[in-house]
Amino acid sequence: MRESLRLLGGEDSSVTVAVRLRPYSVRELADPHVTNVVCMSGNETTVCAETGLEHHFLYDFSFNSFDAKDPEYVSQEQVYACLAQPLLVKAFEGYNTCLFAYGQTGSGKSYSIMGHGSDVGIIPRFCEELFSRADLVRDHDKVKLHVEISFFEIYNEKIHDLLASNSHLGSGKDKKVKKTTLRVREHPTLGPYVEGLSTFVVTSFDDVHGWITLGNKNRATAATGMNDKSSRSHSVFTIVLTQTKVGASM
Ligand SMILES: Nc1ncnc2c1ncn2[C@@H]1O[C@H](COP(=O)(O)OP(=O)(O)OP(=O)(O)O)[C@@H](O)[C@H]1O
Repeated sequence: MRESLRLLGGEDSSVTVAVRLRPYSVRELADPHVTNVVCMSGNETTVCAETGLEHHFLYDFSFNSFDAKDPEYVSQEQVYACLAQPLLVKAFEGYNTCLFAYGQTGSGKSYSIMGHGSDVGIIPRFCEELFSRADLVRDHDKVKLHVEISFFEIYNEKIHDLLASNSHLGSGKDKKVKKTTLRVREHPTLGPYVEGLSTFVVTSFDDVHGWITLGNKNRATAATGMNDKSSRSHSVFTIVLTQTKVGASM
């Protein structure tokens, strides 16, 4: 009998767990010693050790994006539809939702979450659909929508506002000018928050897209070209969606 380690959220769980296999990088392609030891079938991921042992893992989704020519290849659009679209639906129902990507450097977190060039990732797709759904809700349900965003980075244990006017400082030629470091505080009822973090009201996808582009440029890894294993970078993009029935006060 073969046993699989189950890492899925489960039918009754409010957590969905997915794993994604990316293609070889340029460096991996050039290295004759690199071989792919991961294969996927349905929602199962198998890792074949050099010893010949196979380790099986079950997730809610196993996304195979190794080879774009493979009929099983999973695109950015499919990843979005499986993981993020259900969260958008829940957000419009009034639930708090959260999606995060976890993995070692170069594993494909930014590619999946933000995208690369025309391979648009989860956040821009989410924002675009948010505003097209907002138009529908506004027209049909006579609901007023208010959307606010913020974007920060935790880099080497320090929090930087990626949308603040000084967020371009502290990198490149301006290394002597320090970026402001923000602090996490505990609100008695709302819980932890980043003190002094800027938030912006956005009214269209173009609006939010401009902020996303600015924030991505200001990420330390983008600004310094750093991609080393010693640096620790986590970016947090937050959207606050408030819906009010027309006629009611916000
Ligand atoms: N599914 C994919 N399809 C095509 N290319 C990908 C895929 N995932 C990642 N890549 C490419 O692999 C490289 C590393 O990916 P990415 O920068 O997203 O990793 P990361 O996990 O965000 O790394 P870091 O933690 O260092 O920021 C990039 O060049 C990216 O374009």
